[in-house]
Amino acid sequence: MKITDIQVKRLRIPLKKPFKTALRTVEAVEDILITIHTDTGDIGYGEAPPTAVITGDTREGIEGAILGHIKPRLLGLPVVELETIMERLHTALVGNTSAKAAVDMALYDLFARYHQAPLFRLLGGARQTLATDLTISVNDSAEMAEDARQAVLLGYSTLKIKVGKDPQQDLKRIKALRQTLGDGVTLRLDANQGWTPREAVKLIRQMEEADLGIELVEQPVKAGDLEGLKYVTQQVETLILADESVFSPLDALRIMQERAADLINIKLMKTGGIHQALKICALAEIYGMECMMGCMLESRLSVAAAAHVAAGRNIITRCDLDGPGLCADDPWQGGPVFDHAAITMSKEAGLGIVPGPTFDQYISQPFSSFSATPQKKM
Ligand SMILES: C[C@H](N)C(=O)N[C@H](CCC(=O)O)C(=O)O
Ligand SMILES: [Mg+2]
Repeated sequence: MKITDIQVKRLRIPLKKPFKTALRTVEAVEDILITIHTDTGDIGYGEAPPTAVITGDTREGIEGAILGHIKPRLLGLPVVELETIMERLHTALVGNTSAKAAVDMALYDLFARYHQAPLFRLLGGARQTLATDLTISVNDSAEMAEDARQAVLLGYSTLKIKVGKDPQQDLKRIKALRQTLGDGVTLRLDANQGWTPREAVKLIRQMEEADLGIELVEQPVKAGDLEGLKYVTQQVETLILADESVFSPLDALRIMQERAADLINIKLMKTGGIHQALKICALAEIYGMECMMGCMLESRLSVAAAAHVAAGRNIITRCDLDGPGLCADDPWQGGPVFDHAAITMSKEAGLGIVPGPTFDQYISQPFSSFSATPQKKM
């Protein structure tokens, strides 16, 4: 099974309602979709969201990285030599983790199809079912309480509440939410870097004193402020989860060695795909630090790739894989079943996912084209 072509398209799926965080407001998933074609006729699928405010990746950048830099290095290679291919993928250019993630997951899709196994089985096969939370966007208290109430009616027992947009309002909003929901719902908060270290400590302590039962707080402070993150982690009882502070295995290692956070949120779009995500899992096992598997605004394709990793490895004890639950439609068929909070892995080989009946209505071609001329090593 040799790689004969890599093609890029654009995928646009409206969200059920605007997604609002401390960093941005978005109304649709607008991702890059790739297909890797082989001489056996097998096709591997991959997806990357242009989350510029977190990864620095834009749609044009992802397309350019894949078609201009990665594709020329991979054409002609046998998929079964995954280790060699991964080395070529990750040395094609620095950064560009979303582009690498799309290609990486399409390669793992093909690799597992070649071995006729669902990918999560090849990654360790830890479990067949997962539970995800649902994200509640930051809005006024009444709207957040109503969104949370609706989510609980759909069967979600864990909600990830976006905070950090206006820190003065955060305590009030969380108190109102807890009052609406009662004690039976697990609440995790994601500040998306919106607090200063002092603000974070003050707010989290106030929440502890008010007995609001917060399971964890994700990325309270700026991504690059590891000292601030460590300060918050040391000053509060509540678990602190590092998200934007951890892209690579090296970032994760630093956090673990410093104990700058209690938990790590692994996202394929930050690591550059499954190959690097597995290295964070291995480090986390060594340090005994549990991980969350997270996602950006992604359709069921790339969230399924993340679900395969989460179902493969025991060290991933929490999932924030709500991309499909936020989308107004699912253009895919096959693969892991997302039934609101419940994710059930399926038996098909690879990621298990292929385009479904409504696929074409969400697809367009990129505006620009790039040469795929192989580059010479200087
Ligand atoms: C969608 C997921 N639940 C989530 O909240 N991810 C965000 C970043 C998403 C984005 O802005 O596209 C996070 O964990 O910070
Ligand atoms: Mg986050």
